[in-house]
Amino acid sequence: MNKIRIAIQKSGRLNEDSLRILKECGISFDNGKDQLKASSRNFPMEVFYLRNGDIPQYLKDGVVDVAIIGENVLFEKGEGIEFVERLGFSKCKVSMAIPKGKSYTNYNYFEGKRIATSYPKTVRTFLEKWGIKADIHIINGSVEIAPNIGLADAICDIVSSGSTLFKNNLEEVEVLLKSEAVLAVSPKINEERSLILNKLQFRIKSVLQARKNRYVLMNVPNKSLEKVIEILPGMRSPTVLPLAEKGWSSVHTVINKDTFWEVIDELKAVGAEGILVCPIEKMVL
Ligand SMILES: Nc1ncnc2c1ncn2[C@@H]1O[C@H](COP(=O)(O)OP(=O)(O)OP(=O)(O)O)[C@@H](O)[C@H]1O
Ligand SMILES: O=P(O)(O)OC[C@H]1O[C@H](OP(=O)(O)OP(=O)(O)O)[C@H](O)[C@@H]1O
Ligand SMILES: [Mg+2]
Repeated sequence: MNKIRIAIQKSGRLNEDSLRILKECGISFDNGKDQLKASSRNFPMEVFYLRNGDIPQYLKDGVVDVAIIGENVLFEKGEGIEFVERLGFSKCKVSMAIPKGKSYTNYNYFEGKRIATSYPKTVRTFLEKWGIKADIHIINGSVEIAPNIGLADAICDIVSSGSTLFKNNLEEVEVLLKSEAVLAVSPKINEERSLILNKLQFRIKSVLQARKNRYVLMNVPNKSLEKVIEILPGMRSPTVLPLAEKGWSSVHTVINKDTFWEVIDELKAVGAEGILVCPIEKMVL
């Protein structure tokens, strides 16, 4: 039987969340500690554990059909590879940074400078956009140290919390791109495996929707029902069930976790009580 071949990072920042999302999709397989390839027991899928930086080439060659990879790496090395889903984890930026205290007004700062980076194409694209000429020094890790050891005047690297820049006395001055983990697809995927991809995407969407929402139950005096229903931004309209106690109802609905606290405050203000909030495992729209 045909199986979809998915690449995920063997170890590193993307590994754990990539494994988690596939497991939450109900797909079981071995975790790659001792092997570089695992077959799922309950879904037509083979998992390849690879270096993140090598994955774009595997996608281009059609050695794997899909991959979980950072958008930043796709931009850098994955020309012509599309992604079909943003996965909501490993959010970061690829930014230019310079030593703290230097005066910076705009990109002209980089004219004639030495820039250390692991993302040469991303930097080149930025420099070419503004017609700036600079020297790009490619290094594979610990890029932030380069200005301190006299190797470069500026760097371009991943920024998340900003603490690595801070510790190295650097300041972010330009954000070249924003990134998160995505589900990328090989341009060579065949029709049969595209059908398996559709199934995988359907499951991923249900998991991501569920993560964004909470199931909420509350008791509401009937006289407040109309106001409560007005406040609730449910999937369709909330479920309202009578309580054993006369004059009261139980209201059930789904609320986006980002607007959740504001909505709860409003609900309490109009008389909702005993509010329960539960995680949702899957949400099929
Ligand atoms: N500090 C961070 N915060 C959030 N996401 C990050 C951070 N650092 C890296 N990432 C994201 O995770 C991806 C993998 O980063 P990681 O450092 O684990 O691997 P790598 O060393 O770039 O790759 P390889 O697997 O080839 O060794 C990056 O491409 C980026 O998308
Ligand atoms: O803004 P921050 O939250 O400090 O994150 C940014 C740092 O995280 C990544 O390094 P990582 O820890 O993955 O080490 P690596 O260079 O060995 O990949 C990246 O290369 C930055 O150095
Ligand atoms: Mg890293």
